[in-house]
This record gives sequence, C-alpha cells and structure tokens, in this order.
Amino acid sequence: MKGAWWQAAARTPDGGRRAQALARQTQLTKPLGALGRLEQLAVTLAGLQGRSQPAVERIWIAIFAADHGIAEEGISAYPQEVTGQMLANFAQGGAAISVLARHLGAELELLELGLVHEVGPLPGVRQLKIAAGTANFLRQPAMTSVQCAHALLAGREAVLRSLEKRADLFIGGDMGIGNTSSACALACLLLDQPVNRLVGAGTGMKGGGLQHKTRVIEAALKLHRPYIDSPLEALTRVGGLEIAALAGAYIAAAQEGIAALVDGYICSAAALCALRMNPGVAPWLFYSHRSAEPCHQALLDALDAEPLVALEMRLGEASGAAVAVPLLQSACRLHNEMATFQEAAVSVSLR
Ligand SMILES: Cc1cc2ncn([C@H]3O[C@H](COP(=O)(O)O)[C@@H](O)[C@H]3O)c2cc1C
Ligand SMILES: O=C(O)c1cccnc1
Repeated sequence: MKGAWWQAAARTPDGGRRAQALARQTQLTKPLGALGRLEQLAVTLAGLQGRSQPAVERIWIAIFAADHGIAEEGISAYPQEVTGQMLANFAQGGAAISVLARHLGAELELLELGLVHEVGPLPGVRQLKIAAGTANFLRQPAMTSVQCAHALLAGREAVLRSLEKRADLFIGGDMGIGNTSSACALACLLLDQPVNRLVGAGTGMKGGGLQHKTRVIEAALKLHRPYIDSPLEALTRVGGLEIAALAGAYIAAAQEGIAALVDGYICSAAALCALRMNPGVAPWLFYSHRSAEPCHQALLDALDAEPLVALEMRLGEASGAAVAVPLLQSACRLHNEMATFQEAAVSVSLR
C-alpha cells in the first residue's frame, strides 16, 4: 500500500536536548556511569521528550482485546470465551493490569477490537468491533487488508488520545486467547526461523498439546508463505487485530513523538512488524521485560533490545511494561534532582 499513513516519516529525537542531558550526567554527584543503564534511560528520554527534565508521570496504558480464529484448532490451554471475560475483568478492576495501572496512577484505556463471544457493552470499554475476531489462519488469511488497516488505525487513535491528555509515556497491551500462536507465526515469517525453534507454551500448552500447536502453525505457514512479500502481508495473514493495533500504535508514537514502552512477547512481535514497516520507529521504543516465552529472546535480538527486567513473567496485558515503569521514573528523578558536583561542593576526580 503506497502512501499509507504508517509509511510517513517518524520524528527525529531532539539531539540538542540529548547532548545537554548527557553533559548533565557528567556533573551529577556520582562516579560517571555508576548509575548504569539508568543514566542512558534518562538521556534517551530527554532526547525523545525534547526537554531537559525528562518525566514519566502521566502514563497511558491501552489494552487491545481481540479474538483469534486459530483458537478453534485447540492451540490454547484456555477457551476463547476468556478473551471477553478478561476484558470484563479489566473493566471491573480485577486483572493484573488493573492492579498495576492503579498502583502507577496510570490511565487504563480498554479497547475491544472484535470478539467471537460478545460480552455486551462494558463501562469504560471502547468497542470498535472491526470483525468478530480474526479468521482461522490455518485455512485463510486472518484478516482482510481493510480489517488490518482498521486495526492499525485503532492503535494510532489510542496514541492520539494519549497525546491529547499530554501523556509522557505510551504503553500498549494485548488480550486475545490464541495470540501466542499468531505471534509465533509472525516471528517465524519475519525472522525466517522454523516453528519448533520459536514455539512456546503460551497459557500452558505442554507435551502433546505443544506438539499439536507446532504442527498447526507449521501447516498455516506452509499455506501463507508463498504469498508473503511484505511485513504488512505477514501481519494481515497470520497476525491478530490487537497485534496490528499495537504495531499501528508504535508507528504512530514515533510519528507523533511520544516514547513507548513495549511489553512482552506479543508486543515485541508487533514492534518488529512496526519496525519492518517503518524503520524510523526504532528510537522511540523502550523494552520493558523478557518474557519466559522462548520466542521472545529471538524477537528481542532482532530488535536489538536489552529489556530492563527479566522476571519470568508470561502474561501479556502490558503487565511487564507496568512493572518496569518505576525504573524509568527513578532514572528521571535521579537525572533531574541529584545535585551537581558544584552545587554540593564535592570534588571532581582529578585523575
Ligand atoms: C486468564 C487469562 C488472563 C490473561 N491475560 C493475558 N493472557 C495472555 O494469554 C493469551 C495468550 O496465550 P495463548 O496463545 O496460549 O492463548 C492472551 O490472551 C494473552 O493476552 C491471559 C490468558 C488467560 C488464560
Ligand atoms: O510474554 C507475553 O507477552 C505473553 C506470554 C504468554 C501469553 N501471553 C503473553
């Protein structure tokens, strides 16, 4: 698709602010480099936010929920109804991300992109209903190109709303039973790797169940591979509505100039799509955690990403990103509030 919005140039981070922040780090009362990667985080954020005092105070978390047709192949340990039921749980405040968002004082935006098992209107849930879930990609493309474009746009619109509320940081999250199969299929296509090297348990497929999941994804890739000539085509054929929305959000974040913190496995698959669709996205993404899913490391390697924490989490819902936020906040507060050698009358090393 020539001339689509996702191909428009990403913004360039502010090199002047970045250089200023780097200079300030040399003046703070600590041996240079002693705060490790926290120093780099503050310097990078200063460049992205275009301000000498970077901040992560207003946090926007958008959770994209959607069903996956591939779930009918028995590739998840949980039934498809759980997608909608968990969306209701998010809305009622009982899910992991509900707790973490409250803890952070973050805005939690819930978006229903398309369910098979409708849950009816829920307070606080934006219902877009792009399709009744994706089609089963073992038999046909998961999405039409129009559906995929709608989902990409849903992600962009979430980013635009976060900017209206003057958010400092955008976080996307996923909910969709079966989406580890989609993420694995995407990773195999984008990284040109065999399924058995990247496939993982997801919600808990082990032994024969995992073998079955592997065979289903292999068969699906055999069907689609001959038609895949672009990352967008891969996303359309084996992705999910929520994965496309996440990719759209990362691209829009880079175009509109807001830093995004990437969650785990599913979000990293979306981030790799986003980068392949628009390479200017790369500087705008921070990577929060390393998921216990084996495929995640392969994706992180391809993204040249070193996540902030590795807690063996494998939930999704933006939960890994949420737990990493305090690290970004610490980096900012240290950068902004520590005394300089001059202010504290501490001698600078002469050696
Ligand atoms: C109760 C529950 C809450 C979740 N929250 C996120 N996921 C995560 O697990 C699902 C992907 O795993 P699979 O591909 O094996 O279905 C996604 O919905 C993802 O968001 C959950 C899964 C369950 C069961
Ligand atoms: O790491 C993730 O994002 C993940 C892992 C398993 C299931 N859902 C999400």
